[in-house]
Amino acid sequence: MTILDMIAEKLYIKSPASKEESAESKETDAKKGPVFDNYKITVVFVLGGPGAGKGTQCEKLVQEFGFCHLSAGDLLRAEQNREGSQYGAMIKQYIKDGQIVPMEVTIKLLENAMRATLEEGRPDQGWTNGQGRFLVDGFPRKMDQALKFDEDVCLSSLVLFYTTTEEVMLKRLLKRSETSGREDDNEESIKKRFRVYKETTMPVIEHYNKLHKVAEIDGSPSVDKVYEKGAKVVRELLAGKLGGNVTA
Ligand SMILES: Nc1ncnc2c1ncn2[C@@H]1O[C@H](COP(=O)(O)OP(=O)(O)OP(=O)(O)O)[C@@H](O)[C@H]1O
Ligand SMILES: O=c1ccn([C@@H]2O[C@H](COP(=O)(O)O)[C@@H](O)[C@H]2O)c(=O)[nH]1
Repeated sequence: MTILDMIAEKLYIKSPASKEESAESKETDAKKGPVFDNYKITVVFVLGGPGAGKGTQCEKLVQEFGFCHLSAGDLLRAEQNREGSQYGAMIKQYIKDGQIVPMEVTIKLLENAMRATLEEGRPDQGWTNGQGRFLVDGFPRKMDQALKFDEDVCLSSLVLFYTTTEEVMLKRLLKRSETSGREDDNEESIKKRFRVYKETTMPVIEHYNKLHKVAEIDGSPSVDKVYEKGAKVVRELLAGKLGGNVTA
């Protein structure tokens, strides 16, 4: 049994035993489609380098638009610290090395969190009649995650892509390290995260660029200035007026 099979079994993901079964289940999966209907559920991915300001901007977007903010990194850290988790040690090592945790784990955590939020219901705007809106922060970081999530969980509507220089990001993260308690907010881990971002996450941005779903936002100015630009894009998206890539 491989580590991915073990993960799949523990998280209740079907792990095909034979080629025949695999072909069958692929056929069934293809017929099933995504778990959530993108006509009702709006998924906005939030990407950018480590320290670009994704989490900071998400917090503000939640307040204005009533999004549910799901940070993939936070979900992984919670799973890492969950008593009895079989994956705690594995997640810890991946995060320390700035590597991407196998997608089965992250996608299942996201799907579970989305389902729980929808079942719980929310009083905010955008949450009536089975509708919902999610900001998925720091995800997808790798092509396999992007394809799998769009196909099996929910087709995403937009990528908010915050950009700034490595110099700015490093400075912000070292400052954040004074209080964050994050094991990857140190110079060695940060450098590794920068490399993974360039090599593994940039192709994801390219993928969504080709699909005309990217809003690129300069994340260098003040938090409020950056927010204005992101909020304008989101306003247009929710009003059904957004068409194509945007640079703000
Ligand atoms: N526009 C900004 N100007 C100055 N500081 C900022 C700005 N945006 C965020 N920060 C600060 O930079 C640090 C990193 O921001 P944040 O945690 O939002 O980044 P992130 O992209 O979510 O990072 P990570 O991917 O590592 O989780 C925080 O301490 C935050 O307060
Ligand atoms: O889809 C994902 C998202 C994150 N990770 C791991 O978590 C850390 C921290 O992520 P933040 O978004 O900065 O909180 C990241 O470096 C990865 O190691 C992941 O594996 N998959």
